[in-house]
Amino acid sequence: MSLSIFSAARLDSGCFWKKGKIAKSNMWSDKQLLVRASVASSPQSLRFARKKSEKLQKDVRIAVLGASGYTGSEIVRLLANHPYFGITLMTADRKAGQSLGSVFPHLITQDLPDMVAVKDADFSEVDAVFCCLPHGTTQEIIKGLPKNLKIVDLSADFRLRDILEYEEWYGQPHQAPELQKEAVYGLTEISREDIRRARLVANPGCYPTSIQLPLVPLIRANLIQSKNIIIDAKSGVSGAGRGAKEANLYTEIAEGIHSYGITRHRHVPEIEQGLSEAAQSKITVSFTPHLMPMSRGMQSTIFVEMHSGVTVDDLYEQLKIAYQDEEFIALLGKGDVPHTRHVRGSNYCLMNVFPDRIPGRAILISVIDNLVKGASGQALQNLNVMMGLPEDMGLNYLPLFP
Ligand SMILES: NC(=O)C1=CN([C@@H]2O[C@H](COP(=O)(O)OP(=O)(O)OC[C@H]3O[C@@H](n4cnc5c(N)ncnc54)[C@H](OP(=O)(O)O)[C@@H]3O)[C@@H](O)[C@H]2O)C=CC1
Ligand SMILES: CC(=O)N[C@@H](CCC(=O)OP(=O)(O)O)C(=O)O
Repeated sequence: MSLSIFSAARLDSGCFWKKGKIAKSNMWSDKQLLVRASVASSPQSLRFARKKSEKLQKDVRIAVLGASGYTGSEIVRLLANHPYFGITLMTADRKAGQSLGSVFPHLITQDLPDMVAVKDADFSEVDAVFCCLPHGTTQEIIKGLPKNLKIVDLSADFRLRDILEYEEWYGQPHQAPELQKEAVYGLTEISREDIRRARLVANPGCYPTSIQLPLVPLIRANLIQSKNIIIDAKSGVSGAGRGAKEANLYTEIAEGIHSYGITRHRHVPEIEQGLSEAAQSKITVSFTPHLMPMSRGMQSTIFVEMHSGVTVDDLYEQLKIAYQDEEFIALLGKGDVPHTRHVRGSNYCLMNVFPDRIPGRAILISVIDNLVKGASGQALQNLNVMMGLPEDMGLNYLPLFP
């Protein structure tokens, strides 16, 4: 469904947009249906009314490719709260033919189609796609999709503008160079205007999201030096996906941490691409990721050198200016430390900046939930932007704490 038809349809039904926020007129009339049902009748009729109201409201038909994985199922969880996006198609590979509720019992209450193999998927009842598949396979699959679909791809396949760099870091030639030219890199707060016009958005990786959000405004404002940026990052295990791997067994992960991908993690070129664009000159970084014994969460601790005469207060003020109107980015009070446990299950990024003991240096800390702001939440934020909807639709989840 094109946006203009979509908007017109919603206008017909009585809702309208005002200053980027939704103004409620009779758009929640189906919610009134729910209230009537709850006053007058049994839990069954309430359940029926709820399903009916969902079907009435959900105008944009969504396919989730890879719904049986962690990011795919997280999209499904978030969409349960979205007033306009309704799922009409879900795919899986090994789990094709199964219901999502049988694969993820926490989603059993949702009224969803069974998952099918991608080769059997019918896209005729689909307007937009969240593609939550492994890199490598994704390019081939997206290449074969109808060209009218809006797509947010969560894999790394369309993130690197230079396909030779893709080949170098991902170990195989790019299979869809024409689509790569069309793709827009979707770090929402940084590239919102380009995302608005995009058909295919490459959703950023989780590490690059947590790293670019604090660094880009400071680099753009020329407050920090482009050399000697050192990034120490830590991820929860869900970052590695749900597929069974020996390295991700409980015994290999619990009661300790370890670094991996030292100097050669495939997010290096993605991080450097974003920072170099912000600086308009080549930036190279030292990046070391670590695996933490937790399911979700990501922290990036970033050591930077300030330009001569710049203070940590200047960095703080610049971040404040950059993000003061951003719903999902929160700069903490001076001296307060961001915790991953304070963003769990939410689309928020918390950040702060601290003076180092070494004069002229500063330490940035940012935290996100790798599955939400680092993947599915940002993907939904991007599709909202692509559809001209308020960016926070379906994303108003406060963090789950404790
Ligand atoms: N996990 C995270 O925190 C983040 C992940 N990403 C990226 O998002 C994508 C999905 O990640 P995640 O959800 O964690 O991965 P999972 O391993 O949890 O899920 C992968 C999904 O893809 C399906 N699949 C696997 N191989 C194929 C194939 N050859 N053809 C069709 N479908 C296939 C799987 O189906 P089945 O289970 O039925 O076999 C499953 O639904 C990846 O590219 C990942 O790098 C990006 C940011 C963060
Ligand atoms: C803990 C863990 O293994 N994390 C993954 C990154 C997850 C992610 O963002 O990967 P994509 O670039 O594929 O989207 C890794 O280090 O490869």
